[in-house]
Amino acid sequence: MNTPHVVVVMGVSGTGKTTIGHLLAARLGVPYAEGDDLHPPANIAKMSAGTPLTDDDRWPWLDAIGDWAHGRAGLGGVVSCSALKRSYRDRLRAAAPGVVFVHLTGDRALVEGRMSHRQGHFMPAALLDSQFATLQPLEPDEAGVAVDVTGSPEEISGRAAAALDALPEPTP
Ligand SMILES: Nc1ncnc2c1ncn2[C@@H]1O[C@H](COP(=O)(O)OP(=O)(O)OP(=O)(O)O)[C@@H](O)[C@H]1O
Ligand SMILES: O=C(O)[C@H](O)[C@@H](O)[C@H](O)[C@H](O)CO
Repeated sequence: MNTPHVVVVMGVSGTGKTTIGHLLAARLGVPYAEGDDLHPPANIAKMSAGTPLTDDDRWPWLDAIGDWAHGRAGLGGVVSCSALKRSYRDRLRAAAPGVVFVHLTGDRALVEGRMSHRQGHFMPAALLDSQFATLQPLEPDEAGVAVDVTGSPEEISGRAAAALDALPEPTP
């Protein structure tokens, strides 16, 4: 691979996007951006109160993530974003055409267990039902890989890096 990938680490809340995203960025030698930091404050307030976001809540957030990804085109970068629906990923691809996705996949019990041990995060585990209900996995025509989240963060980020390495060159 010559052109560095711009990677969106996607998946439901608690799958490890932040944890794996940091490690993957370090492996690839590119910057990491935390998608949660790009939410409008109203979205954080809504999720903290246990209310799922709507599409209209998510568009401005997706656009902020798309802007960041666009700015890293040709340079490489990793950003976390749940990117649960195909239409959200279409929006990101429209902003940053070469973007590739790493979908972190795990069953509900595993994810809920990890979330229940997490301290000081605004996202309540009660929102997991709506996260899984909203999730539309990557389709065959979408550039990206699915990576299972069993095992240690080092193992998962290693699997993600290897899977990305096997992808064809990104088209800018
Ligand atoms: N492979 C792993 N093994 C054990 N614990 C993990 C692993 N990956 C992540 N965790 C832990 O699980 C919790 C959720 O991980 P993390 O915050 O990275 O997920 P996230 O997808 O970014 O969540 P959110 O979307 O809600 O911000 C954290 O407490 C994290 O330390
Ligand atoms: O799309 C959404 O419902 C949300 O934006 C969330 O998924 C969060 O950003 C994050 O995953 C929680 O920390």
